[in-house]
This record gives sequence, C-alpha cells and structure tokens, in this order.
Amino acid sequence: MAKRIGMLGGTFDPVHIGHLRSALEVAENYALDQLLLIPNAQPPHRNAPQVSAQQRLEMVQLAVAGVDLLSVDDRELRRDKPSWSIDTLLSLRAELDAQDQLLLILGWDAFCGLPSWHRWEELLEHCHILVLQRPDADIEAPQVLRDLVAAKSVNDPQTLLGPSGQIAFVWQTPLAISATQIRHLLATQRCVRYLVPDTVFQYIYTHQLYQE
Ligand SMILES: Nc1ncnc2c1ncn2[C@@H]1O[C@H](COP(=O)(O)OP(=O)(O)OP(=O)(O)O)[C@@H](O)[C@H]1O
Ligand SMILES: O=C(O)c1ccc[n+]([C@@H]2O[C@H](COP(=O)([O-])O)[C@@H](O)[C@H]2O)c1
Repeated sequence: MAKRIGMLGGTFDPVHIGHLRSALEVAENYALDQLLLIPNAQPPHRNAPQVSAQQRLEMVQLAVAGVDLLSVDDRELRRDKPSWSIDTLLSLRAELDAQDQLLLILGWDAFCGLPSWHRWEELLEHCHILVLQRPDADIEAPQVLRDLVAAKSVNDPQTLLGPSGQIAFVWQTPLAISATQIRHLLATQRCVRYLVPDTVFQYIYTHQLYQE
C-alpha cells in the first residue's frame, strides 16, 4: 500500500500554533501516514534567523513530542549548504517507494515565492504541493504560478493521483499568527503564552530567547 508523507519545511524562528495546528489538521484530514516538520539550517531566501538552528530544532522537537502523526526531521541541519528544498525532497524520495506520495506543504506566502526557489521547476517531479491558506498574508500569486495552478491543480487533496505532479489547496483552521509577530512581542516584553505550545514557551524563557 502506497504511503502518503507530508513535509512542512520552515525557519520556525520560533515554531508556533499556526504551523502546528495546520500540520495536525492536514495530517488527519488528508490521511497522511506521517508529517515531517523540517527546520532549515541556512534559509535560502531570508535574513539569518534570530536563534541557532539547534535551538529552532529543539523547539520543534518539544512542540511535537507525543503527537504520533507529527515528527521532526533534522536532515537540513546535517547539510553544510543552503537549505534548498529540492535537495530535501530528493533525499526523502530516495527513502520512499516509487509509488509513495510525497506532499510538500507550503503556506500561501511561501507558495507565492516559489518561482524564485532553487530549481523550482523540478519540484513537482518529486512531490505534490499542498497549499495552506495564510490569513495574515495578503499576497498575489505571480502569473507563472497562476498558469501552473490552472494546469496542475485538483479540487480535493484526497484525489491527488500518483506519487507527484499535482497541486491542491487545503482548508485548515485559519490562524493569523506569524513568527515575526511572536519575535516582536518578545522583544517588547510581552507574553507569547497560547501562541506557542507551553513547552516552547518554557524553552524561550529558560534560554532568554528573542529578548533583544
Ligand atoms: N499561521 C500560519 N498558517 C498557515 N501556514 C503558516 C502559518 N505560519 C507559517 N506558515 C507556513 O509554514 C511554513 C514555515 O513558515 P515560517 O517558519 O517561515 O513561519 P512564519 O510565521 O511565516 O515566520 P516569519 O514571520 O519569521 O516569516 C511556511 O510555508 C509558511 O507559509
Ligand atoms: O529551495 C529554495 O530555494 C527555498 C527558498 C525559500 C524557502 N525555502 C524553504 O521553504 C520553507 C519555508 O520558508 P520560510 O522562509 O517561510 O521559513 C523552508 O523550508 C525554506 O527552507 C526553500
């Protein structure tokens, strides 16, 4: 029986319930066997994160502890080069059977930036793409992506066919939460409780992160 594996990559600076709730709902609603949260080490298209890759990894590990459908994958921390998603997909693909489905999960903002990614036109050869709504991101997709969606999208993620090649938009509880907002709250001495899991909240305070 073919497996269905999801991959949610991120900078996770820090991980928050916008990531976690979306991940869990996708995993449950679309019958994933496993959803991997994959922190990047050297984010390709943004400024350096505020805290180390090891600390971002540890926060994600705390956040998913005890949740069977979610796990953390540290392969991007084990590569000493920019964390290009094409490399991550290829290395995951090499561990799966040919008929297994690999789902690259992206928020709407990340999806809109796809045409600037390293070897972006190859991505759909190795995975399907699932796009999460992002209520806090008012961005328009460039024409090249609108054309791609017209050619490759299916209405229902349950109907994705084969191991790769299609795009689907998912509905999940909309949570207008970003790591930028959390870093800002912490830098201005405000409390981020309930925006991150309690274990992550404790970690941030124990290690005095994001206090500037
Ligand atoms: N609240 C959210 N709802 C849905 N998807 C989200 C949400 N927050 C982040 N994502 C998605 O999760 C992935 C990783 O996001 P990332 O770690 O950059 O978090 P972020 O909150 O967007 O961070 P920052 O504010 O630092 O840019 C991206 O695909 C992003 O679109
Ligand atoms: O491969 C690329 O060129 C590429 C460019 C930008 C972002 N990504 C990946 O997309 C994911 C979301 O990125 P971000 O910046 O929203 O955290 C994360 O896993 C990044 O490493 C990948």
